[in-house]
Parts: sequence; structure tokens; C-alpha cells
Amino acid sequence: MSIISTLEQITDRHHVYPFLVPAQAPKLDVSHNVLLYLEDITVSFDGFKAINNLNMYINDGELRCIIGPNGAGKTTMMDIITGKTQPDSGSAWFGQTINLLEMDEPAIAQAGIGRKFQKPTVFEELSVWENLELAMAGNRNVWSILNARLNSEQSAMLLETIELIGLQANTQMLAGRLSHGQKQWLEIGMLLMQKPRLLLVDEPVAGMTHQEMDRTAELLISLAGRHSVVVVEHDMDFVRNLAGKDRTVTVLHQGSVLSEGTMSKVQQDPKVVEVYLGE
Ligand SMILES: Nc1ncnc2c1ncn2[C@@H]1O[C@H](COP(=O)(O)OP(=O)(O)OP(=O)(O)O)[C@@H](O)[C@H]1O
Repeated sequence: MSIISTLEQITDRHHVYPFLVPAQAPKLDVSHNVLLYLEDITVSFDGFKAINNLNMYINDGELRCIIGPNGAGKTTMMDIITGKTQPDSGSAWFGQTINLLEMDEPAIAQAGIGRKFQKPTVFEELSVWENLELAMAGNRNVWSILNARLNSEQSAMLLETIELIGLQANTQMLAGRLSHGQKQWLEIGMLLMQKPRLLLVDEPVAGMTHQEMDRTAELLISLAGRHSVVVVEHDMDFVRNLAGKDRTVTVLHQGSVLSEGTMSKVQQDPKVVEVYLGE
């Protein structure tokens, strides 16, 4: 192939280069309505069991709150789901067929598990729109980003996401100028652009105003159904708001499930009062 024809091909933005195409995500099977299975998981750090025979199941489309005292193993549990930490024993399945313990972090993200860390990590020098555009699944192709041409489906998805996260009035604003709460919502929006089936959200309301917390609860509740959402949070008012009367709350303690059920059930559980809520 001549240099000229190679250059012609590179400048043709419709050409799809194999090395730029993300690997095909494995197919998810949620025929039993369970999206995530964590079974008999144990992880030790220098002989200390941070996770101790943990069993947890997240249903497809569920919004689950995870609470527990400092050091209960909440972050370590998220690290196992996302492939950052390998357990010593146990199993972790995404749907019926995807064995998370055989995959690395990028493959797990590709399979549909997105994670939002506590601190927002948006691109401060780019606008809200550009942040979302960069995060879009299938738009990681260098040429399409440079050419900044979205197809109609991509534009519609971007607009829908901006509305969902409530930043319609800030589309062209630099992300660095957003409030703390708005940055958190933008980052949730950026995760949504990758169409995750499961969203893991770590302490989303730390540092937020009450108004921002209420808006965040509304946003996360609106995501349930289309996505499964697992929220780790210490703020009990926020958890009560998220869990409502019917959703399941899981209380972790010393790396295991101490109690599980509706918020009113776990709040009245004497074991929970003793180790956590009674503090
Ligand atoms: N890489 C590591 N090396 C050694 N110990 C660790 C490591 N990661 C976690 N731990 C320990 O494992 C335990 C569980 O930690 P983890 O961060 O998962 O708890 P957590 O429930 O997320 O706590 P917090 O609410 O404070 O964030 C803690 O005692 C912690 O010190």
C-alpha cells in the first residue's frame, strides 16, 4: 500500500481501524433476574480478613444501598467487582455467564460495570458537552473525536443524558466552573455514556448541600430499572431517602453481611444498632 493511499485512508473518518475498535463485550445473561452474584468471597491483607465469606446478590435494575462502619469492607467489595482486587477465594459472576474473576479491569468495564469514585474527576478545561462526548461509548475512536461529528443517535443520547443529570443550562460551561454537586452529576452522566448495566457509586453526596443531595437521590432513583445501581454511603438521611420504604439496604460489618432488608428493618436490627447506627 502506498503512503498516499494510507494517508487517504486515515483521513477517511468512515474507515474503521481494527486496532481502534473496542473488543466485543461478552454477552450478559440475566435470565434469572440476578445481575451480580458475589458468593463466599474472602480477601485477606497481611492475614487480616477485609472481606470474610461475603455473599451478596444484586437484581437486574435494582437500586441497592450499602452501609456499614469504617473498615467494614465496602471499598474492598467494590474493588473485587471491578477487578482491582483479586479475592483469595469465592466467586463473582455478572449475570449467569460472565466470570468477573477471570477478567481484568478494562474487560470488566467493557462488559458493563461502571464505577464512580468519591471525588469527581471531570475534565475541568472542557465543556459539559465535550466531557460527555469524550466519554461516549464507541466514540473513543481518535478520528471521530477530532472531527467532532456525532451521528443523530449519539446526539440524541447526549442530549437525553444532559437532561437526566439536569445540566441543560450548562451545556457549554467549562466543567471547572460547575458546583461540586454539578461535577458529580456530570461524572455520573459520563459513566452513563458508556451504557453500563451496573453502576457502582461511592459516597456520592459527601460535600453536597441538602438541595444537591435531594437532586442526587432523584437522579440515582431515576437510573434504577434501566441500570442496576449500588450506592455506598455514610449519610443516613440520604440513604433513607434513596431506599424509601421498599428497597433493600445491606449492612456490612467486618467483611460480611450483618443485616439486609428494608431501611426500617435494618435500622431496628439490634446487631446494626450495636455496631453502626448506635455510634
Ligand atoms: N490494600 C490494603 N492493604 C491492607 N489493608 C487494607 C487494604 N485495603 C483495605 N484494607 C483494610 O481492609 C479493611 C476494609 O477496608 P475498606 O476500605 O474496604 O473499608 P470501608 O468499609 O470501605 O471503609 P470506609 O467506610 O472507611 O471507606 C480495613 O481494615 C482496611 O484497613
